[in-house]
Amino acid sequence: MAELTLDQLRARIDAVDDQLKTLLNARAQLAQQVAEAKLSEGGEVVFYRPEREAQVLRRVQEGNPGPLDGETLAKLFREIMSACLALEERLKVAFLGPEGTFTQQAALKHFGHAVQALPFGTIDEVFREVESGNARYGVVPVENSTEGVVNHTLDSFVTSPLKICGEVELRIHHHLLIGPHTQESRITRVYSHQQTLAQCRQWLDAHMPGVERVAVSSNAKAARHLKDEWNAAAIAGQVAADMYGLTVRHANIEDQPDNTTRFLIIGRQHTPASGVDKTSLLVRTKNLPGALFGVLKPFRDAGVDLTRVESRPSRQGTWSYVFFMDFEGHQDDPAVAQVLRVLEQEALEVRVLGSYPKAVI
Ligand SMILES: O=C(O)C(=O)C[C@]1(C(=O)O)C=C[C@@H](O)C=C1
Repeated sequence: MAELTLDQLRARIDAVDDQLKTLLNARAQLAQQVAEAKLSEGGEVVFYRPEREAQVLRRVQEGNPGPLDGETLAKLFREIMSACLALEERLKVAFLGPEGTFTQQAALKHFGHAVQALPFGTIDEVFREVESGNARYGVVPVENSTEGVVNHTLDSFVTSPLKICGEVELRIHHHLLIGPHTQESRITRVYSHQQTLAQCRQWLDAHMPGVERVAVSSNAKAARHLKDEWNAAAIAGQVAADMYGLTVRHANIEDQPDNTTRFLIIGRQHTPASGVDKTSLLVRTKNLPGALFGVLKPFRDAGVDLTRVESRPSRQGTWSYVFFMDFEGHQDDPAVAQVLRVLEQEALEVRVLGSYPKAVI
């Protein structure tokens, strides 16, 4: 067959785009009908269904003939579903701000761009917004592969009734940013969040030994500082650089190349099983020797895969502890239900913080 000319190829692309347009609108109409079906069920209507979204994203990646790779397809479908969900309800999602933080990036990665993402200054405020119903969901960081857990997030679950309904993972790249009037040789201070400064410690020791490191409450705030200071630099991500019109002087300066942060989606709903799920648990133990062994053993006995255990002071009497445990499986799985039954006899308190789909993209 003779090769097609550029014009002929473009005419074919136009024809495919017309089909895509028809199909996307057909999908959107079905989502509108889904919304009506949910409304007719009565009760408190929940439009956002994390388990279904995870299934859709996994399904588009299965048996994908290419040439687009599975992750690229999933990201496109992420946005299509986000737009369809916005026809059902435009979600308000609170995130740990200000604008330009990695948490904002995580929120958009998880929900797509059709939600209304609202920045809040502290993790407490994000929890409060969701608890009060002002926002439907919240996004908060929970652990970093270099720096460990975000204690504040874990501690918030001790008193909050909120549930975890999802997780997002983000590869974190840090850049040294400067403003338009700054000469690198004149820099006397570098601003960033304390965790970011820690994640770039070796690079800073090697490349900016005499420069003062100033910890501020977020990387985005650090970037904002450069508006008024010419002898300063900030360490933050690309989103903050774009947002504040800064130049990336040195890219990817994080000490660990696979630096990843995990974020949690918090809400008020129970999430049914998606097929590939995780569960987070809070366990308060009696202050007795062997208490930790007692809460770990049921997992081994039932063959349930623990992925993380953190201990925190319980804030209820000295030397009593709460354990935060993550494991594979959903609370409705028989093996997990068995573990929970045993733990309830063993511990003072056992609370499922949520069963939720494992991050897909
Ligand atoms: O299946 C549903 O419950 C829908 O509302 C449809 C849909 C989608 O676009 O596929 C949209 C939003 C939900 O979070 C999950 C899926």
